[in-house]
Amino acid sequence: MGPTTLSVRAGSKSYGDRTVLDGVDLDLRPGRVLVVLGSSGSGKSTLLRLLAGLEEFDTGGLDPRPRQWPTTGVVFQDPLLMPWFTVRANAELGLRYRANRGRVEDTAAQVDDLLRWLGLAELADGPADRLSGGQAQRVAIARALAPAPDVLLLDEPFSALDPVTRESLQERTRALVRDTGVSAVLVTHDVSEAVYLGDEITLLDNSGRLHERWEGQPGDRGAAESGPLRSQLLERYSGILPTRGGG
Ligand SMILES: Nc1ncnc2c1ncn2[C@@H]1O[C@H](COP(=O)(O)OP(=O)(O)OP(=O)(O)O)[C@@H](O)[C@H]1O
Repeated sequence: MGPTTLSVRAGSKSYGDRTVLDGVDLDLRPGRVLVVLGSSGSGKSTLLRLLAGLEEFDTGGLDPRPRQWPTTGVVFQDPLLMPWFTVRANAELGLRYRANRGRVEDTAAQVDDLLRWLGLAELADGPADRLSGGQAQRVAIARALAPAPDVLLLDEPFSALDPVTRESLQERTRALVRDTGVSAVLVTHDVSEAVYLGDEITLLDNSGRLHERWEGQPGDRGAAESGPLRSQLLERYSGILPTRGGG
């Protein structure tokens, strides 16, 4: 299966008496997208915070325990840009922080490459507050990738976009993961998105358990909209969702 960037073994996390993650195992690999499909409140964002090292697992966790936490870039549903900065200055935010610690050289060239890949070169010197939703989210992706993180964490980054913009950004993201070799984790509740982007797909239920691993069919829009994997996932997904009315 190739090398892993990061592995979690038996990772569990609770808040009070609510078990959010229960014995989670996962492996991230370079240039691949792992999709975690789960309903609202199932613990998807909690999992990403744990992978980013912003919180700690109660038991289990990163295995083997690294001397240094893998570097991560995060893209949220909201691009969270600095409106008074230019597009380029927004994309450089993470680099400035790291460069101040003397770890990144030649930042301008890296950011220019990313902006070009994301179709933002002509907007680079303009203000960030005049961007469309899709353009702003592309800047957020550039900002996350600029420091060349080991792991790219995607927290429903496309769900606020219109369908056409969403599809185009899904395609660009897939290409960027391949080209940069970053290990990506996408959390989503959208089954079509999971099939389109996932090299591997897993389901998170509301008791915090991860279910089967499915080998994905990434890059196939037809399969994402109406293929057999989508049908299998939908059936399994509806089977693990909580019954309404607590029954
Ligand atoms: N810091 C916290 N303290 C207490 N409870 C928390 C905390 N963070 C998350 N939770 C609870 O953990 C559960 C999972 O939350 P999380 O935000 O990870 O879900 P999610 O799958 O990302 O949901 P959504 O798709 O709605 O964003 C929820 O019941 C939430 O209330």
